[in-house]
Amino acid sequence: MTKQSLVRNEELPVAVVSPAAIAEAFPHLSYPPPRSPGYLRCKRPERRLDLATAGRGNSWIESIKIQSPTHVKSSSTSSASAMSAARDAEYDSWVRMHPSALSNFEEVMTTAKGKQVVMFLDYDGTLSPIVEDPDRAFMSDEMREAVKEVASHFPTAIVSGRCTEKVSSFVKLPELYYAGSHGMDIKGPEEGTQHSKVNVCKSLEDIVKSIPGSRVENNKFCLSVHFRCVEEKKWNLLADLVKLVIMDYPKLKLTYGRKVLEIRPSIKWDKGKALEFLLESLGFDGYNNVFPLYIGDDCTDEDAFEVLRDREQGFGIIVSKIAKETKASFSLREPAECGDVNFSAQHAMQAQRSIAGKQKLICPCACTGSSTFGATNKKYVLQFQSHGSAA
Ligand SMILES: O=P(O)(O)OC[C@H]1O[C@H](O[C@H]2O[C@H](CO)[C@@H](O)[C@H](O)[C@H]2O)[C@H](O)[C@@H](O)[C@@H]1O
Repeated sequence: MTKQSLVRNEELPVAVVSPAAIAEAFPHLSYPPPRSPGYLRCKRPERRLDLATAGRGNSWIESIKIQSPTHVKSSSTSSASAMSAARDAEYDSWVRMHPSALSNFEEVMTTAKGKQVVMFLDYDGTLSPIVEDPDRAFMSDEMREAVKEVASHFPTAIVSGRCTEKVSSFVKLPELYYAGSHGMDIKGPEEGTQHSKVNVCKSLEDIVKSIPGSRVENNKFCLSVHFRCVEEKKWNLLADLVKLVIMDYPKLKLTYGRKVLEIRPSIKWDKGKALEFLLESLGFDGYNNVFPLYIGDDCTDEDAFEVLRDREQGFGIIVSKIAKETKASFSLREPAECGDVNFSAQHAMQAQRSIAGKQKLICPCACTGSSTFGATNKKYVLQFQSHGSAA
């Protein structure tokens, strides 16, 4: 077992940086975030599948492949390494526009200094790795501990496409707020939606039987039709069958995420609305000393990034290993880094309090390993020590 301490390194500069100074020193932190370079720029992806064009065009498939790439084995080693080098170069260029939230964590927290941080976390692909079986997308104990720690310092909400019951059974932290079905579990949908959904769910379950690998997941106010395990040549057929089913339900709309088709009520409700609703419900609306951080990986999280960007409040952080158009300001490569950010956020707040009180701080949480956060020319060094040794 280990314990850790957060100490101020006396040899390091301690200047308190104002947001204006940060904006000058770190142009990538300015709002709104700079646009991606031209070759990455595209119209905001229209995620809603248009029923009128059922069966025509593959643009949605291309978009899905970009959002959720599958690792393809190349027959030739040289072409595989050329493709990998091109992807790396594209990612390097993208990450300059959306810098790592981990490497820039001190700047993020400096901007948040004196404000009430509110943490919003997507589930799949953010807190849990993407896996083939949606019923087995478990989060690790380390991640749970990281989220628990951050929630002990800041109001924390899980915002998921899954139903509240399911996502909370995965997260297993009753102290959190949950916004399931893309936020619709916070506030119930209109009368009648439930009845339609039961019929649609049954019809969808009937059709997926004809497409091997596909499956329906009932997310209470939304339905997911998964096709991660369906061969690509059947994707269009599956989408057409799904479109046929929901054609009779004008109050439902069809959208898509990471190898998933999502059927939801046509009401204007998304993760951005859920974020606004939660901020308001928690009593944080209308205060400019509130600093929401929203971490997510999917195109559905873009609605929340957009809200933060439009409000010029807090930061959106995208979890992605590949370059993609986003409204987020920062990035993380994978869910594991999200745990590091959660830990860093609460450590940084503890550091601010500790330094204000001129006292050394011993973090209550148990972590393994050793690390620093921020670069060594920055203010704080996070020291991990063996249990019982001097701080
Ligand atoms: O908003 P989220 O919490 O990210 O939920 C969005 C969808 O996530 C789940 O599907 C995704 O993760 C699965 C497990 O890793 C993966 O198999 C699937 O391909 C992904 O799309 C969930 O099962 C869906 O119901 C959610 O709508």
